[in-house]
Amino acid sequence: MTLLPRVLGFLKLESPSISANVRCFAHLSTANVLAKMNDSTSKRLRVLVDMDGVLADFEGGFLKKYRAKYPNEPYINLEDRRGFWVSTQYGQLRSDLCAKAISIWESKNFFLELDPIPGGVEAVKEMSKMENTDVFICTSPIKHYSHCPYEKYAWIEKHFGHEFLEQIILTRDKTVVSGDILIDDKPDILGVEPKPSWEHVLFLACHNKHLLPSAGHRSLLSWHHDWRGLLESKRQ
Ligand SMILES: Cc1cn([C@H]2C[C@H](OP(=O)(O)O)[C@@H](CO)O2)c(=O)[nH]c1=O
Ligand SMILES: [Mg+2]
Repeated sequence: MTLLPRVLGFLKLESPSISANVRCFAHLSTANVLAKMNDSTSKRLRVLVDMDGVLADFEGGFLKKYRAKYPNEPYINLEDRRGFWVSTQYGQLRSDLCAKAISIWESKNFFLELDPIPGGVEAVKEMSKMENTDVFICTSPIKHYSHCPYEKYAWIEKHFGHEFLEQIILTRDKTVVSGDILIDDKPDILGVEPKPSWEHVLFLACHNKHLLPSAGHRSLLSWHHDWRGLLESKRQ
């Protein structure tokens, strides 16, 4: 460990309290010293925030565009939505409506033109400025990739600014992403990792509100509820 004397010397010069810390860790390797000192001064929280249904109003945007494109077809009011997949419920209403529903989110500008969910952009901006907090937007693109991945980036840039593009995680499998908390409206988040590192907090949406008492998750009812308390609970 040729680096250790240099690190210790530097720390001793820099601060008496740091050099006291260093004495406690004198038996450890350089890497361990630095890791421990980091632990003793800060516990960073990594927050993963889902996009559709949490920051961007997928359900509202879908219904508006579906009704405009198919004005004579039956539709499902948001109060009557059940189940995560819109196309499944439309398919149950009438089998050909499944493909009609899919045609809406596969269209150009669908993802780009989604309205923000009230309070979401402000909350994420605020949490990204909090001390010891890293925020990522963790979102799954649809497999029809002509528009969706580009439009998700463009939506983030439009609502959060260019710098926030650094915070995007685009993945079809959120279980392989590490974090302390994942705020997401999908009730079952499954993938190859059976024990994801994050706690899934279910964000209330029209399709999941009837599940809340039995879902076995903590939940966040809206961005006007206590998301700050939720984050604090994960720091302890
Ligand atoms: C097809 C479909 C997709 N989506 C969203 C979820 C994913 O985004 P997100 O991971 O940001 O919630 C994305 C791809 O499935 O579209 C719905 O919310 N409901 C649907 O019925
Ligand atoms: Mg979602």
